[in-house]
Amino acid sequence: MAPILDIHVQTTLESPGRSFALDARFTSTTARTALIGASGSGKSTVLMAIAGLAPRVRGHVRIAGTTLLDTDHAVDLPARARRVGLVFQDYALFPHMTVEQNLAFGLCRLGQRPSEADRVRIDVLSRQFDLETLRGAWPRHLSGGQRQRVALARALAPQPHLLLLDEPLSALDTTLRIRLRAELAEMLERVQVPTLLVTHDPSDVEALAQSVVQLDDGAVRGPGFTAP
Ligand SMILES: Nc1ncnc2c1ncn2[C@@H]1O[C@H](COP(=O)(O)OP(=O)(O)OP(=O)(O)O)[C@@H](O)[C@H]1O
Repeated sequence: MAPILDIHVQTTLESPGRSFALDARFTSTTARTALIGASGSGKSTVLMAIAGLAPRVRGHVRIAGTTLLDTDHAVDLPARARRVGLVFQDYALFPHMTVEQNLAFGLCRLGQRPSEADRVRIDVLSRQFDLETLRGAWPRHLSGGQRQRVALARALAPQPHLLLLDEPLSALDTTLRIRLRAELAEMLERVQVPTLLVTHDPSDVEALAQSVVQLDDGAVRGPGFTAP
């Protein structure tokens, strides 16, 4: 059976006087994988490369047997066609859009109104993520936990094949982080979408991931471990 994640991404980031070479290769057979490593080791760049948002990436990205990138065979799907959901540390909700509009954003083509099917999907997600009473609310009026639920629901709206979470809990204070970690674990269990999670926090790894990949200066070191 194909691994859930089969990744080899190579790119060089360059700015005047500085360059960073990424050459990260790993596979994972678990539904939820943590990507760890020191600050600057290339974790976010790996996520961007998988999502199709990093420049000049070579290598391959296969998710449960589906190829998103294979530069040896001239396959390089654009970001929108990759069906990868992204959630950032600050959740990156659109401040000028209501909760419902944020959810619709991932579904509709730019400038188009949601179709009937989109509306049904938004209804389902609003129920699933307990957002029904918040559909008309603005992001600035939401709590940290509510924002996290909107960001996850928005990322999952187009039914992605893969969810990428970039330090989704690190902006929160300790009390909220503990509560939201438990909620996130429960949500990930429920939605059953393969997930790659960047984190610095061993408690996140323990609660949210079943295997670990460690990056060191742009490369994967060692085989990582798979939780029993
Ligand atoms: N345009 C660029 N030119 C040169 N180097 C860059 C450029 N953009 C990013 N980098 C460098 O690439 C490296 C990897 O960055 P990345 O954000 O992927 O690291 P990270 O592991 O996610 O870090 P953190 O944990 O601090 O978020 C860093 O050393 C960063 O300074």
